[in-house]
Amino acid sequence: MSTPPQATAFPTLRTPRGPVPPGAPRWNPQRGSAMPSHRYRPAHERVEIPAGTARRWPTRRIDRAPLWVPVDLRDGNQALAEPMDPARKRRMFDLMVAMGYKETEVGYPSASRTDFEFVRHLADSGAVPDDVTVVVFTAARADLIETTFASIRGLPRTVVHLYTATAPVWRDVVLGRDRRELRALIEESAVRMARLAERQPGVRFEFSPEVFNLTEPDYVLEVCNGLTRLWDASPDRPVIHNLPATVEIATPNVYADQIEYMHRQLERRDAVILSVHPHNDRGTGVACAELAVLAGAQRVEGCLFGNGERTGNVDLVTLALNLHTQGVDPMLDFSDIDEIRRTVEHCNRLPVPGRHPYVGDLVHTAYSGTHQDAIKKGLDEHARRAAEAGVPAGQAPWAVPYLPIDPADIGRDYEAVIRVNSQSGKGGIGYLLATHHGLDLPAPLRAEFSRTVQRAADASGAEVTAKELWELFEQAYLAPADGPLTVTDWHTAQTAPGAHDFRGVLRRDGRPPVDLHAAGNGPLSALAAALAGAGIAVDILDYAEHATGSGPDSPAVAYARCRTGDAVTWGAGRDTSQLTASVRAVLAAVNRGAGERSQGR
Ligand SMILES: CC(=O)SCCNC(=O)CCNC(=O)[C@H](O)C(C)(C)COP(=O)(O)OP(=O)(O)OC[C@H]1O[C@@H](n2cnc3c(N)ncnc32)[C@H](O)[C@@H]1OP(=O)(O)O
Ligand SMILES: CC(C)C(=O)C(=O)O
Ligand SMILES: [Mg+2]
Repeated sequence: MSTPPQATAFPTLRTPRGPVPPGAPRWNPQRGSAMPSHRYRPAHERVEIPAGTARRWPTRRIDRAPLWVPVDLRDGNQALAEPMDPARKRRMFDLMVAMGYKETEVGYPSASRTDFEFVRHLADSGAVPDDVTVVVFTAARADLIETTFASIRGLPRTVVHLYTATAPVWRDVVLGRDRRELRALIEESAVRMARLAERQPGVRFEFSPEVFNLTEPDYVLEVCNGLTRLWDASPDRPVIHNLPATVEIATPNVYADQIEYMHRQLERRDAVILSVHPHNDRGTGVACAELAVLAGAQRVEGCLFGNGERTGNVDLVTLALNLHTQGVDPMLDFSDIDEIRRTVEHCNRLPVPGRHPYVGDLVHTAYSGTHQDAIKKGLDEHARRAAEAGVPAGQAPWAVPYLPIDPADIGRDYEAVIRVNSQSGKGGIGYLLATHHGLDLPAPLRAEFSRTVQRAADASGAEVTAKELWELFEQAYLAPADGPLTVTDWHTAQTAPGAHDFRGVLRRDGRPPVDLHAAGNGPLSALAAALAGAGIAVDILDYAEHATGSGPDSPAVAYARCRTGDAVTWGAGRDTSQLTASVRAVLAAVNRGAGERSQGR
């Protein structure tokens, strides 16, 4: 009789309806899983989009870049264990400028001395180019607003960004104000900002109803429209209403509906820049931002590579490169994405993971055989089409399978595109041999060699580098030219058109040397005839050769498939002389055939 499952083998699981009995299946449709999902309320129960918001966003396309606003120096910075010091802040700011961002949130000047001093540094050092606007952030408190304005004195173009949470839980629990009282607090701060701005030219205003996505839409509308009027927004001095998904709580279509509702209801629409600020709690920050742009957003706040509180702000790099790969100019420079990544990693002291879209170490890499095959064919076809059209490869339309972006567009080379392990096939192995060693193996040899590589990769469980690939190839196909059978002191001569002589000395272990001499219609047929004369019958079944590089000194490589007795084997030779390479290829095949015979294969 079999032993019943031990109740102690698994931790006791509980479902909303009680504990799972020992030995019962972990999932049971009648009982539900052990997760207490009943504790959460779906987003649509928490915030209802008013009926009649006929959606237009689902059928729209994004055909131009929104205004991007990196908030790394404020929102990203407030999420770091070690907030940026002035040097790191400056480095990040310079990166933003170099990439082409025209508006950048540079800090929360009333929050810390470092932030205040950094804004003063920007004002005093002339680090802000004429076409760049800096944004500073403040809560709705008189002292904080005063400090904020003190920080920007002398800066010619600024946005002062006021925020207050507006959602019911925040109103009730955090701020202790009802709708009317909170609106009064916001407007009191807005009046103060307007007054301070009279003494500071070039200031524009931004307002964020924090947790917009959990706030009643009619209330946000009431507050935002009130500010549009209070700040007397006009097309030449528009107000920014920034609608954050401070904590992402719903599928992206819900956010899109919320944004479209605001887009269509906001007053003085041509005097309002509708901005979004998605976070990434559900991992759909990018989708939220994209759908929000379809729904009418004109400006997107986020962080490079998605730094920010909890799971981060929306990743501005992914958003921009998503546009690029749809044929829309992101209006930013990503031509050296690795340098951008290094700078961001340095400033944030956080690594960017290997699978991060566009920039991770592995995101342009294929290990799997069929993908490698498709990529190799795609790259060859791309090069062929570019040559046919007479344009540089970097300008030709891109349609390479499995690669949504040409790695060269963002400063990556093709080195990492194909890497080999036990999941790889002949296409990828051939690609690596070609790109790293100039070898273009005949198709049947490529297939045969890939089995050797597969065995090696399976045995080690590790990746096979291009160097190791070469060593395997050398050991399997090139080295056998040196024994046990060798031919030394050989030379060939053309005795008449189409008539060749081969002379040499055959050496085999333990046997006296044998002089070889025979004729044929080419040097290799003469060699085969000479070996036959010494009792070694060799049939050359296939032969190929090519140069391994473009210069006159680059070695040639030859491949020969020979029948020696019953064995049919490939051999390869590599030498600066094409003739030597070909003779070595035949000898390697013969020795490999002898090896196979001696192993009884
Ligand atoms: C979603 C976001 O990213 S919002 C930005 C959040 N960023 C940060 O908080 C980073 C920088 N912050 C700070 O350095 C500090 O919070 C400061 C300097 C701004 C204020 O510090 P303190 O005066 O110590 O207040 P504290 O940090 O405890 O904030 C809580 C208080 O602010 C109030 N508050 C919170 N948000 C706001 C707001 N937008 N406007 C006005 N008051 C606010 C709270 O109701 C609470 O008031 P209470 O003390 O009367 O209950
Ligand atoms: C824009 C501000 C308030 C913010 O960072 C957020 O709501 O996430
Ligand atoms: Mg935020």
